[in-house]
Amino acid sequence: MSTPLLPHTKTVRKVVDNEEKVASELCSLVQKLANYAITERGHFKIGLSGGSLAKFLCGGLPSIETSWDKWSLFFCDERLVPFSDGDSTYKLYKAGLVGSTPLTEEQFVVINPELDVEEAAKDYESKVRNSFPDCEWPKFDVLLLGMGPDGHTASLFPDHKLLDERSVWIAPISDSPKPPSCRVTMTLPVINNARCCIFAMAGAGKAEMVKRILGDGEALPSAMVKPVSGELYWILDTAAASKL
Ligand SMILES: O=C1O[C@H](COP(=O)(O)O)[C@@H](O)[C@H](O)[C@H]1O
Repeated sequence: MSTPLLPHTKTVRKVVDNEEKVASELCSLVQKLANYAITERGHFKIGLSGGSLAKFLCGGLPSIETSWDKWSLFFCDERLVPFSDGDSTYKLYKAGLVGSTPLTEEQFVVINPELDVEEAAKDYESKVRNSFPDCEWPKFDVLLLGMGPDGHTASLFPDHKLLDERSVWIAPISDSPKPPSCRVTMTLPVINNARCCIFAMAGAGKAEMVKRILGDGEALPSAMVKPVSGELYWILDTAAASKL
């Protein structure tokens, strides 16, 4: 067994100059983690988020060097809209990564937007379970997370009952405060069982919430991400870190 890339249960905060450097820092970290996972376990299982994170990844991942055929890509959350809709997170990644990298559509484990939200969550959970057989909770190699201006992450919103969900891997939400209202999301036990969680964000618009979470330690959803035996990264630009 080779030496682990990084010691477990550690939090790393990295502040870089600007949005471009957030993207390059994030993509180079993903490359290291992917290649380590592939060497150790033969595959790489990554969870993606939407919003600004998709822009960072679609810009930077096409330049990394990795065994792309060993990747499986999941979604930390997804909006229940057709794949042709501008709100679909899968649409962003398909447009940004299929064609510009050797990744194929089949490597993405997607929700079925034709189902109602309860059924879509169950269907997506069964797809995730197929990739993680015989375990109580799945162990993703990396979950990439964004943070909304209200402190939400994935589709886990402040004061929402889903923050208390401890029985299912994937939950439906039909009253998302941020449109679209119907989504599916990984639950906190799944997120916190990952080998590594990475938040990446840029811009002054994130600064107040970054301060409330990393500075003041307020109990908001993004602050509840604490991998139990994994690593936690916050990659910020100077604008996002300006109130720390
Ligand atoms: O709605 C969502 O928002 C968050 C944050 O997005 P951002 O554009 O403010 O970075 C995102 O992480 C999540 O996946 C998405 O569904």
